[in-house]
Amino acid sequence: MPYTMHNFDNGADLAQALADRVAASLAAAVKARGEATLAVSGGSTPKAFFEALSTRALDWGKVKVTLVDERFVPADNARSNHLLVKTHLLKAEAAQAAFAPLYRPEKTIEDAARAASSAVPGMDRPFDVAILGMGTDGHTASFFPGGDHLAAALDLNEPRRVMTMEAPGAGEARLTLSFSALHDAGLLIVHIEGPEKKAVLDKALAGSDEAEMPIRAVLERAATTPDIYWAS
Ligand SMILES: O=C1O[C@H](COP(=O)(O)O)[C@@H](O)[C@H](O)[C@H]1O
Repeated sequence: MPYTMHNFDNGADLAQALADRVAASLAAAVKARGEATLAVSGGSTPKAFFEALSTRALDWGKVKVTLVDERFVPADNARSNHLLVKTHLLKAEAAQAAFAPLYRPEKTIEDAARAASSAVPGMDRPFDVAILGMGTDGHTASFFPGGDHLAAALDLNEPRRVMTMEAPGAGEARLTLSFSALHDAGLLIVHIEGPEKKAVLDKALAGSDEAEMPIRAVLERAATTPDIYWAS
């Protein structure tokens, strides 16, 4: 199970180090290809990291940002990951970045997933940077235990890049990038904080049942070796 662990004493130090690392990867992509793509997670963990990244000087006008996953709610909903990114990342230096939401105001969530698939940048090639979180149930992105489309979402042969997911622990119906869209990112980060998440990570590393803990797909099968950033 190959991975690289980065441990920090606190979330503030982690946020600065991760912002430096991500900014360097984005800058390298802009230099090499003239543009860079970044897929970020939502939830409560990434706020300080988003704040730090938003201050990093780089050619943000050439950076395209999207979400790893989203609830099927509009951007003014307090639980929207779009709102989180807008509030904490797309400002300061990063205000110039282009943002492509996963949520689309379509009649059905399946229509929204199709619309997002064709509108989200970087879908035809690996993301330069993808940052995953992890829930205490072992979910990552919206790959939830018991999810109705979990097996397909974790299948590396799955052609859809954006999928729908409903699961008992997910609350709202979700839109999620598929594992096939995420696993080969140039830089693949798993960002977790606190002792509870560390215990969940240790449990995930000790087993192999992906249906029980979908994060195991990332830890075991991603083409890119994940870098795990953890603050105690
Ligand atoms: O539902 C979600 O949860 C995970 C973890 O969130 P956190 O609040 O425990 O940090 C997150 O990675 C994912 O993007 C989000 O939709």
